[in-house]
Amino acid sequence: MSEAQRSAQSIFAPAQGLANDWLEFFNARAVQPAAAAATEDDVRGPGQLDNSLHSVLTITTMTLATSGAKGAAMVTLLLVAMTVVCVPGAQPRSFTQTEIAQLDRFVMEVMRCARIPALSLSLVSDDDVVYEKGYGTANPTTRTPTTKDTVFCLGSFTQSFTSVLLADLLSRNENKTFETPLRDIMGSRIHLPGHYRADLVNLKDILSMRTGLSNMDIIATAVGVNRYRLMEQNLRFAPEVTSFRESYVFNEILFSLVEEAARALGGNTWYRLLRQHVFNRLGMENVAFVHMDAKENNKLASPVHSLNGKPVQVPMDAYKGQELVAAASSVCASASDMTRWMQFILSGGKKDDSQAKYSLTKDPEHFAGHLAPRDASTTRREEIMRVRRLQVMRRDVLQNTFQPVQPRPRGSTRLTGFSQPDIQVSYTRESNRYAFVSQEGSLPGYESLITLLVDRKAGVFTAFTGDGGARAYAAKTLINTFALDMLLQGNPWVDSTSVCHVMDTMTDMTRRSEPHPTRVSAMSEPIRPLEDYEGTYRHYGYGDVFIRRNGSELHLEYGELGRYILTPSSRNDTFIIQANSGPLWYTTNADEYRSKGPYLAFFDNRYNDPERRPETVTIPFFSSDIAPVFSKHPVRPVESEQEDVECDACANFISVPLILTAAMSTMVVSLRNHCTYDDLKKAADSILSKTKYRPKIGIICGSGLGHLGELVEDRIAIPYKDIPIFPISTVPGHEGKLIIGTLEGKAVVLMQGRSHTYEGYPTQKIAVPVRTMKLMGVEILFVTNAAGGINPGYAVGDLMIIKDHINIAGFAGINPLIGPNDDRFGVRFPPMSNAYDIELRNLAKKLGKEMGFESFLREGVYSMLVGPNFETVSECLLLRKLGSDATGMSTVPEVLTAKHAGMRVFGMSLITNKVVSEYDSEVMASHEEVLETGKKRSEDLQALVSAMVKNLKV
Ligand SMILES: O=P(O)(O)O[C@H]1O[C@H](CO)[C@@H](O)[C@H]1O
Ligand code: HPA
Repeated sequence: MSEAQRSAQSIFAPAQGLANDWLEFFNARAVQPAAAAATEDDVRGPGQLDNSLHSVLTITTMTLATSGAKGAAMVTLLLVAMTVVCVPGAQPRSFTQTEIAQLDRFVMEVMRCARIPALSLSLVSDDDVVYEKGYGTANPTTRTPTTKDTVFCLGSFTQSFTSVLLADLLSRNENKTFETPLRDIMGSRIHLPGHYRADLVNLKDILSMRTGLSNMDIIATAVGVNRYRLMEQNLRFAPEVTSFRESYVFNEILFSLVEEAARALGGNTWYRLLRQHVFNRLGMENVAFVHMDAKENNKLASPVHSLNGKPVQVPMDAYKGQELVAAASSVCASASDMTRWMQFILSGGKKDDSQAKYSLTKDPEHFAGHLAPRDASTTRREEIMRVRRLQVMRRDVLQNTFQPVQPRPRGSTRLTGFSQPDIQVSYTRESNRYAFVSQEGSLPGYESLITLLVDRKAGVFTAFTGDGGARAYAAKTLINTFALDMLLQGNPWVDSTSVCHVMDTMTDMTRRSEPHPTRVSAMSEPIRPLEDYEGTYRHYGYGDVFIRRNGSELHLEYGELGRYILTPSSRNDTFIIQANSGPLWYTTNADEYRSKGPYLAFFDNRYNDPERRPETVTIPFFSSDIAPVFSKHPVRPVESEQEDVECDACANFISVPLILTAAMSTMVVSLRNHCTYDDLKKAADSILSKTKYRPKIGIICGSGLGHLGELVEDRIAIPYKDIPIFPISTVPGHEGKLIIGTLEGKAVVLMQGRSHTYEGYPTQKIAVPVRTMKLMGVEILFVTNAAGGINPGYAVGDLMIIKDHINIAGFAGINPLIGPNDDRFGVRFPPMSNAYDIELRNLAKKLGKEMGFESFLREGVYSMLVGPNFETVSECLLLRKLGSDATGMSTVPEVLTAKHAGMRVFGMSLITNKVVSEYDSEVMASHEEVLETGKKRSEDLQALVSAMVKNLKV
């Protein structure tokens, strides 16, 4: 050992000894390391460790600072990313005996320090199996050694199988994709909270966890809720953590919907389809499902957890509840199965079939597309024809599962990759060198991690039994990292002499990054009699918890399995929860869980009055994000209604019922009113295909102001009714034609007439023409309107350059940008402080002056009310107080949409009438007057707009 190695090693404290019970597990270990000993030079050592570890830990710290509870997973991913990219130009290959010994030693050292009873490993390179091995004892009772065929339950890794199954099912179905709304696949109503979600949610949203709904998985483990009840009753009350499609929010319970979708697409249960379409095809022979047949599988490694430092077997009954989240977490498989899976993924849908013998006559499907042209010499070999690589799934089908939800910003230091994971294996990162795919899984008693370097066709799979948590993350990460480095002939920066110390460091760092547990200590007496806490407490999403006194103890019951004792604590009305019996003991008792601090239940009453009995109980450990509050007198949350009317994504007319209550305003809009980017692009392309012009200037003409269209030369006019996604104008004075040609020599696209919210269009629909213009290439938008003059200094016929607007409609929740944000148009939160471009306003003033318009050219603030009624006197007075100079019923949605999409905007109002601002006035506003003024004064407006167009440098 070199001096550098020695000193680097001394940085770390010695590994801790193992408790006797755990040693027993290891004594029963059947598989010993390969005999060949490694030389000192083979052991890559702490010499390199120092620098690499330093950089890893620096990044780790950064990650933890920003990542919160998901820290451990990110550490894992970053570590793998860090280490696998440092291998320059190495070639995958098989291992020498020395290397095998080195790897074995490393794995067993990790097992020793992480107290892992059974572990399986599989390595694949260039589609070939490099190494498959089991270590330790799979079953301490029968002392069965672990082999490559020992079965481990994989937890969340199941999602990868589900994604591939769905890709395959969808490829057999012409009209359905990952983006088809689920309700169009399942043909039934989906009940989810929030506007739009139920209408829009698709497989991609659920698989990539972008629904924004809180994870209610506890339901699956504890309550005897069946799928029907879950879908009909509970899910609609799932708490919302973020808005729909805003960011990654871990949620597995929604995979119950995915299972139903698979059934609808494949006509069979999810698990049968999975066997049929994936496992059987790949020859994954040892697969079992944790809640069904795993316990009868004699190859299953016993799940083990530690309780008070001793290994305890997790009873298989504990997994009963996995049924509801089966598609997310129930598959168990062996390392040899996972070798096949890795080969399948890395080869783009092929299976290694070199060992199999098929008959051409009996198994023709095995040879489809694989046979050389037949001639006399091939016929004799047909009976034993071997096809080494068999394409079992089309490459493009498989690739669908790797499509990222959103492209990640290049060079971004933000970890958006983790909050917007890819569908299939959840996390894909483009490293400097290799595309990197990784997914880990955990269930009580089981851990797994798969890491694939897709470009290098190299992959490693590790699964083991034992405690989860930070140490398990570190253990599986380090094994995969080490194995990949070896496989690619890199320099592993950690070896068997240092790995335990590294693991300790990583574990500590992860734990430190986790929220600090609340400090409470157990007390013998609560502050009030136990009877005061008794009762049934309800949550509409989670169901009921029952609190009962049992002798001197207080018990909490939740569903079929959840039986907990509540111990009074040093904090008033706060109890420590511990599972007392039954298969769910691990949820609060196991060492891994307890290390996070005591699990608490907080009782409270709405008056915060110690004299009154508690009415609610909050149980944070039921959820990883929003602590559910169960109440004795629950208030049913307001549900957002979904429209029953079936109408197309871009239907032309949809009613907008508006429910306003004192507490909240709820706009009931079917999100199918939202046109997708693709719909809009299609419309834009189709319009452009009809003209040679590529306008950069767009103009929207207000009431009675459409004559500007007549000045457009060499024009074509397309009625809105011929552009299927456009809303049709229904108001007199709005022709409803899209005109394309030139104005003052500049290519323009001009809307002769617009649509308004008061016509019954959801305001999102008003955005459609503007977005279409954007996709046609428009950069500057002119909006004109007829407006009532509020400013007492204004006269009928004045022209008002719009300086700014007040979105009164927006105050009532009417805004075209409401709903999922498509980043291709613009950002979620667009600024509006320079809504009306200052340069364009200055240009208008300059030109207006030159044209002699000074006496009637104004600049002021426009406010939009929805209409269709004209304002009351009091409303006019209010608008005046707010700073409005003119008012109308349009323009603002268009401007918001244009600014969101990055366009420059110029707005101008023709003051067609003066608003009525005296209570005893007999004057009445009318649309006739509006149109009449338009007729008289629109020429000036047209002249000014034309002059501006002429002067623009586009
Ligand atoms: O805003 P534009 O479409 O110009 O029309 C204005 O005139 C109509 C009322 O007379 C309303 O539609 C109002 O918004
Ligand atoms: N009020 C609202 N909208 C209008 C008016 C008005 O007075 N005139 C033209 N559009």
